[in-house]
Amino acid sequence: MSSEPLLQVKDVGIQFGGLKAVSNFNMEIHQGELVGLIGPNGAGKTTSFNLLTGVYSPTEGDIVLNGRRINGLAPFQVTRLGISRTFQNIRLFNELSVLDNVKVAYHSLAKHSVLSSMFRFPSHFSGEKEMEKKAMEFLEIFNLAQYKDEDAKNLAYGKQRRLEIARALAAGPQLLLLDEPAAGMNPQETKDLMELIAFIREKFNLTILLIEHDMNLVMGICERIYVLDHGVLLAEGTPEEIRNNPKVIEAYLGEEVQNEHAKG
Ligand SMILES: Nc1ncnc2c1ncn2[C@@H]1O[C@H](COP(=O)(O)OP(=O)(O)OP(=O)(O)O)[C@@H](O)[C@H]1O
Repeated sequence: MSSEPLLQVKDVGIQFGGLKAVSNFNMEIHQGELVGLIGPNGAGKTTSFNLLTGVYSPTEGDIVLNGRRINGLAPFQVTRLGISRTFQNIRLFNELSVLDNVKVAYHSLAKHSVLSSMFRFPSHFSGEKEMEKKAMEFLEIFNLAQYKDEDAKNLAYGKQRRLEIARALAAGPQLLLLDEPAAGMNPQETKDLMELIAFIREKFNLTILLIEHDMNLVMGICERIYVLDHGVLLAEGTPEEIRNNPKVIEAYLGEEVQNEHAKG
């Protein structure tokens, strides 16, 4: 493990009116780690992602990426610095093709200038071609290449989730944030997704932080887990430590296990 963490969250908090959605949150993630963020509904997990990606600016504390303070930056700036994400409620461009949904990620980072696009200079064409080639590579990895011309809205739910991850990856992140990637997936799709997450981490040398209620997925692939409850960090540790932590069982895992039984 390198000495300097890729991401440092230092005493971060945010308040909405009278509600402290997150307070005194501390987290360190090192390059290459796969880390889980869990907790009951309303615990502050998505709010934490919104803080990390510039959607919200913390009212307390600092967020540091690669040694650089990033709080207060706009989401597109945070993306350029190396953090990209997916959303709990899928946010694709429904009317665009599957291929264009991935190409959109490149457009925000594209090297060729707006001027060359307007006047269709040769550099525009080579840029566009290069983009298309790269976007297709992502679609191949995510087993979506055959749907490239379909409107995103016509994809089955599990495929839409995969497309969202492909788009987030196309932005070339160092740190990928996945907000409930297995939500709504059946057990086989979840198992395939776990393999895919492990695969892309290796292939793209990624660091991944994921929010997930599916405990098989979290415990199965994460090396460390942070647990939030009512906006406060309740515990941090290996899956084994978290599974056996009485505070976590009381606040969260007991409930999740009951839900699993109810489903089964
Ligand atoms: N923009 C906002 N304005 C006011 N309150 C907010 C805002 N965003 C989040 N909250 C509140 O902050 C708290 C934490 O919400 P958050 O969505 O982060 O929880 P979560 O852990 O992601 O929950 P879930 O598992 O249900 O997605 C909730 O009480 C929520 O209502």
